[in-house]
Amino acid sequence: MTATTLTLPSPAKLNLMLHILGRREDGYHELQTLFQFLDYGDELTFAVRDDGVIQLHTEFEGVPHDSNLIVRAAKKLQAQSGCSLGIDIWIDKILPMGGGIGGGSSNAATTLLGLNHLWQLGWDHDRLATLGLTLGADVPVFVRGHAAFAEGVGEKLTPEYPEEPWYVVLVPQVSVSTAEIFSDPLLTRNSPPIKVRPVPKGNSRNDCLPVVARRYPEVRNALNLLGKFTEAKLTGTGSCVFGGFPSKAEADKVSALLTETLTGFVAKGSNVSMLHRKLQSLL
Ligand SMILES: C[C@](O)(CO)[C@H](O)COP(=O)(O)OP(=O)(O)OC[C@H]1O[C@@H](n2ccc(N)nc2=O)[C@H](O)[C@@H]1O
Ligand SMILES: Nc1ncnc2c1ncn2[C@@H]1O[C@H](COP(=O)(O)OP(=O)(O)OP(=O)(O)O)[C@@H](O)[C@H]1O
Repeated sequence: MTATTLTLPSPAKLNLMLHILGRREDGYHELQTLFQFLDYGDELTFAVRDDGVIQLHTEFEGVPHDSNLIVRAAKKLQAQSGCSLGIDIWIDKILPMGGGIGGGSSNAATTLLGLNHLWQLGWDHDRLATLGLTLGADVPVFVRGHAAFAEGVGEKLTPEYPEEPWYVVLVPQVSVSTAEIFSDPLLTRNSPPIKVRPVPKGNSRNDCLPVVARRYPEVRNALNLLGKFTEAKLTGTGSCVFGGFPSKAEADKVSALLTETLTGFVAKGSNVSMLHRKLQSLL
C-alpha cells in the first residue's frame, strides 16, 4: 500500500555561470547556464485528501494562496491528470524569495514529484518537466534533479558533473525581481554561444551581475566582502552571492567572519538533488 503522507526536501540551486545570448520575440531570453543543487532548502509535507481540495496551510507574506507556485503546480497536475484526489500541504520555508536560488521553482517541482508519487499517477520526468516549464523557466531542472547545462530559456538540459565544493552563500536583504533585471536596457544580451562541453574554464561569468550590482548596493557589498576570500559570484538574477571552498571547515571559517554583519549559510554543492535522493530511497 502506498503511503498517504510524505515529507520531501525542496533544494536550492546555483547558477555557476549564466550567459545571455539574445532575446526572443516573446520577451524571454535565450540563456546558457550551468545549474548545480545545494544540499540546503525547504521541506514540504503532503497529506492526501479524498475530496479533491488543494490546500496549502502555510501562509506566505505577499503571496496569495492561489498564486503560490506550490498550489499552482498541484492544481495543474490535478487538472491535467484528471485525478480526483486532493492534498493538504505544509512547508518549512527557509529559502529567501527573490534570492536567485530558485525557491519557488523548487517548491513547484517538489510538489509535482510528491503528488505524482502520492496520487500514483505514473508520469515520467519528461511529462512533469513539460508541465513544470509552464510554471517557470527553472522548474524543469528541479524536476529532473541532475546538475545540468541549460539552454533555450533554461529548459533544454544536458546533465553535467561539475565539482561539488562547499559554498558560502550570502543573502543580501533585498528581493530582486527577475523580470525587472531581464527588462533592464543595460543588460548584455549578445554573449557568443558556448559550443563545447563541459563549459571551458574562464566562462564562469553571470551576464546579469553588472545590472544587479548597479541597482542593488547590498549585492555589491556582499560581492566585495566574499571576494576578499574567493571568487564571488551572483546566482541567477540575485540577490544571493556565493563562493566555493574545498572543505566545510574553510567555508565555515569564512562564513563565521562574514555573517557577523551579513545573512548567509554554508551548504554542499550536489549534482544529484537531495529531493531525488530521497525519492529514490522510497522505491
Ligand atoms: C534567471 C534564472 O533564475 C536562471 O536560472 C531563470 O532563468 C529564471 O527562472 P524563473 O524564476 O523560473 O523565471 P520565470 O518565472 O519563468 O520568469 C520570470 C521573468 O523573467 C524573465 N525571463 C525569465 C527567464 C528567461 N530565460 N528569460 C526571461 O526574460 C521574463 O521576463 C519572465 O517574466
Ligand atoms: N512557493 C513559493 N516560494 C517562493 N516564492 C514564490 C512561491 N510561490 C510564488 N512565489 C513568488 O515567486 C517570486 C520569486 O520567487 P523565487 O523564490 O522563485 O525567486 P528566485 O529565488 O529569484 O528564483 P529564480 O532563481 O527561479 O529566479 C516570489 O517573490 C514570490 O512572489
